[in-house]
Parts: sequence; structure tokens; C-alpha cells
Amino acid sequence: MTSDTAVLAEDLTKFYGPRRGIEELTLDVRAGEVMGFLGPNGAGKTTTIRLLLDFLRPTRGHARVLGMDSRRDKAALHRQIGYLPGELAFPGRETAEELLRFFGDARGGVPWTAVTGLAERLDLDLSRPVRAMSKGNKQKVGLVQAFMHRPALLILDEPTSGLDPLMQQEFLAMVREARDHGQTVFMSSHVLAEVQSTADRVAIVRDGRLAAVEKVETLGRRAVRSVEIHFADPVEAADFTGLPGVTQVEVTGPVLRCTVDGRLDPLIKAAARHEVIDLLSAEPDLEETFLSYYYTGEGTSDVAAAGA
Ligand SMILES: Nc1ncnc2c1ncn2[C@@H]1O[C@H](COP(=O)(O)OP(=O)(O)OP(=O)(O)O)[C@@H](O)[C@H]1O
Repeated sequence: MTSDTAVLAEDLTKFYGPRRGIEELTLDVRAGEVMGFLGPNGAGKTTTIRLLLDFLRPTRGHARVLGMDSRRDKAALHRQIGYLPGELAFPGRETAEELLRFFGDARGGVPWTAVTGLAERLDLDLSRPVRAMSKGNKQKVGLVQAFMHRPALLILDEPTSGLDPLMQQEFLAMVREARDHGQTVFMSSHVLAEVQSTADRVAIVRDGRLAAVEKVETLGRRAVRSVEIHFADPVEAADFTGLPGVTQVEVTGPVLRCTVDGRLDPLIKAAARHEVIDLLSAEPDLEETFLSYYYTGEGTSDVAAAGA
């Protein structure tokens, strides 16, 4: 592990009795990057995060975080990270302000303006008791305590859960700013779109195993989109079948409908041999296409190569 590595998991494995939480997870998060940790419900994301923080003991393997052993250096490590748990429980009667002052003191003092600044951005009323807050507002309290001391590493479990779309955008802006300040962010999600707009790389887990590590640009190039082209005159399907990445070609008179996987260039060049009236390209549904690519097992399992 070098100082360029913020998180290093090696063969990290956790079984709950006979039930697999995560198995043989080997993964690195580089210092200063935003890594999305993606997978469907039950894939093993929360288990992994809890292992990294030593809230769970691994069945096998180990983790080093910020150069420290998760288990041996637990207390020192926890002071240096910002952690948002997947499920927040605030049993006491404290207001958000009282709670956040407590967290701030526990971390050796955090400028109160850092807290109020974050609360303002997230539109959080600090004077209210946390217990009586909605799920979304509790989530905001969780986010403020994770970000407020500008930790070197943020580990966030489903951070946008319960936030409305406007607040999700604000949160993503906070993540981008954290990266600009040199902080590292490891955040889990089951929604590809939200990590896609902020993450440098994405690690994908399914059924308790790491399926792939990809740069986010690579995901974009893999986007499948549906394309409809209207020509001045009828065209032949044969002109478009067999083009690289083009499938499901359907021609009805002067209208072509097809699916394109990856670059549009071959289709555009073929279309340009005719007079084009209009071209419609539906937003690539990465969620559906990319995840199905991996979850049906067609994707590369060469994790090391993919993450390189
Ligand atoms: N305390 C536990 N006891 C037994 N099995 C557990 C326990 N915690 C998790 N599991 C199992 O481990 C697997 C991984 O769960 P985990 O919560 O890590 O997934 P996740 O990817 O975080 O899912 P979600 O998005 O639903 O939170 C699941 O099959 C789950 O049922």
C-alpha cells in the first residue's frame, strides 16, 4: 500500500453463518478519487463498508484504510474519516445542533461555521430534534456530520437515500468539491446515474462478489441508445444491418429504428449516404444496459485489467 492508496481491501470476506455477505473482495481506492460502489440490494455493499471500518470482523482477508490497519488502528482511523451509515438511528432527544456540536467535539473541535454552511446548503433546520425529523432530514444530519471536519476520506453508504432531487444535486456538488480539496470519497449506491456524474471509477458488486471495476468514461462509451432516423425516401434495412454496434434494425418506409451500442459513428456514416430529415437518439439508459451487461454475466470478469 502506498500513500496513493486510500483504501485497500485484500481478499475481504464475510459470511454470516452460511450466508455470504461479501467474498474475496480485492479492491483499491486511490487517494483523491471518488469511487462509486455499486450493486443491487443485498449485493454486499454495506457489509464491505462495515468491514472497512471494523464494525464487522472479516471471516477472511483484511483492509487497510488511510495507511492504517482497520482493526488495530480503529480509533485513530475513525477520527480521520467521515462516515455516513446506511441506516441512521438517533434515539435521543437532541436537536440537530446539539448532536452536531457533540460530533464536532468528539473530533477535536470543528468550526461551527462549517456546520452551519453545510446545513444551509442542505436546507437543514438545526434547531429541531433529530428524532422527530423526516428520513430525508435525518439523512442531511448524517451528511453534515460526515463532511463537517473535512476528513481525508469519506465513506458514504447510500448517501442520497431519502433526499429529494434538488438535495441530491447539492450533495453531488459537495462530493465534487471534496474531491477538489483532495479528499477521497467511497460511496455506495444502487443507482448508477448518481455515481456516474461524480465518480472517477465505479466498482460493481453482485451476489457478494466484485463483478468489475471501471473508469466512468468507459461506462459512457458502453452506453446503448435507441436511435430513430427519418429519411427523405424509403431505405433498406440491409444498408444498416451488420454495422458495428448496431442491432435491432427495423425499417418502416423512410424510418429506421435501431439500437446502438457504443459509438454512433458507423451508423451516422451509413445514414449520410441518404438524405436525412431528422435523427432522434433516446438518452442512454445506463442503468438498464450497463447493469444488465454485468448482471447477466456477459461483462468482463477481468477485474484487474478493467480497473487498470
Ligand atoms: N446481520 C446479517 N445477518 C445475516 N445476513 C446478513 C446480515 N447482514 C447482511 N446479510 C446478508 O448479506 C448479504 C449482503 O448484504 P448487504 O447489506 O451487505 O448488501 P447491500 O449491497 O448493502 O444491500 P442494500 O443495498 O440492500 O443495503 C445479503 O444477502 C444480506 O441478506
